[in-house]
Amino acid sequence: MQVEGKVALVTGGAEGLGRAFTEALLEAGAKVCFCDVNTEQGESTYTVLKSKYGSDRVIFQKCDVSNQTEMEGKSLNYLFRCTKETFGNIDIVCNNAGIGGEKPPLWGKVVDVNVKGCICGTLLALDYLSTEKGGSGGVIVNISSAGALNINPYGPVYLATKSAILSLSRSFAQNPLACSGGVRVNVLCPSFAETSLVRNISEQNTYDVNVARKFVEHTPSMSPKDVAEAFMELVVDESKNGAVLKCSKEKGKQYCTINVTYS
Ligand SMILES: NC(=O)C1=CN([C@@H]2O[C@H](COP(=O)(O)OP(=O)(O)OC[C@H]3O[C@@H](n4cnc5c(N)ncnc54)[C@H](O)[C@@H]3O)[C@@H](O)[C@H]2O)C=CC1
Ligand SMILES: CCC(=O)/C=C/C=C\C[C@@H](O)/C=C/C=C/C=C\[C@@H](O)CCCC(=O)O
Repeated sequence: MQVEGKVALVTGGAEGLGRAFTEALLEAGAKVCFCDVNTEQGESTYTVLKSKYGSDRVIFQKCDVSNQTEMEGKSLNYLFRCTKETFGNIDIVCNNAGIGGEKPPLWGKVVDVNVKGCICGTLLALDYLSTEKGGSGGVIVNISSAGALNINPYGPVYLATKSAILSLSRSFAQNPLACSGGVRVNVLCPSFAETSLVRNISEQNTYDVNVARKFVEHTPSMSPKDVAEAFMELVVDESKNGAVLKCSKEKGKQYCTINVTYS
């Protein structure tokens, strides 16, 4: 895919990986709408990106991806509509927004944001991108985790949500709606990257914060820019559909095949 001139939508773009994805897309010549629940950080990031890339190429919208209805303010439905009205089309969608949280009542919000937000964003993307619905085709990249390729006794809810994103994306990639509409669906599984999510690991979002912190300390972390390089490969390479791309500091990018072995 030639990214120059294309239109992208990124959720959770105010900081961390989502900001890196947004900047990589802008750097490649795309127009980008990014959303975030954190208005202050979103506006701050928007100011920086607007001055670097121009107000005609980047917009920020406050949006909580777990908000499924228009009544509650800026929903994902509103975000997609606004992006299309502003830029005329949508070609690339990155469902990135995600949070951690294991203890009640936090875990319900984690499922709402990470799973429902990604499902809603994927369904809307299929609606807006599919050539069978007036779109131009394109690509959806959903953000799972390297952790979803393993187990983590200390973050079972979070990893359940990341595993759900993995299965959702691989399944939609073979779904008639996507295939007949020229839409590719890929999933990125980053290992640790230097972001707030990792820096703010607490008792609230893991069953043993000391074990979690030790694991992070002993696992070399990527920069968000490293992760964005893997993200852009899934966007640009039109041979990639249903791809599961793991990226880590130690081993770089690795495409994964997922088989179930029977004992
Ligand atoms: N940092 C890491 O090591 C890894 C991160 N990931 C995934 O990457 C994605 C981004 O994570 P990070 O950049 O590390 O986190 P982060 O916490 O640094 O950034 C997440 C962004 O999403 C926004 N956000 C949170 N809830 C939202 C909601 N309901 N609606 C809209 N925006 C919302 C936050 O305000 C923030 O700007 C997440 O899905 C996470 O699970 C996956 C593997 C590794
Ligand atoms: C508990 C959720 C939370 O609040 C903090 C999450 C922190 C980072 C995001 C997480 O998605 C990162 C996971 C990284 C895992 C890294 C390595 C292994 O667990 C996977 C190894 C799988 C493989 O190499 O095959």
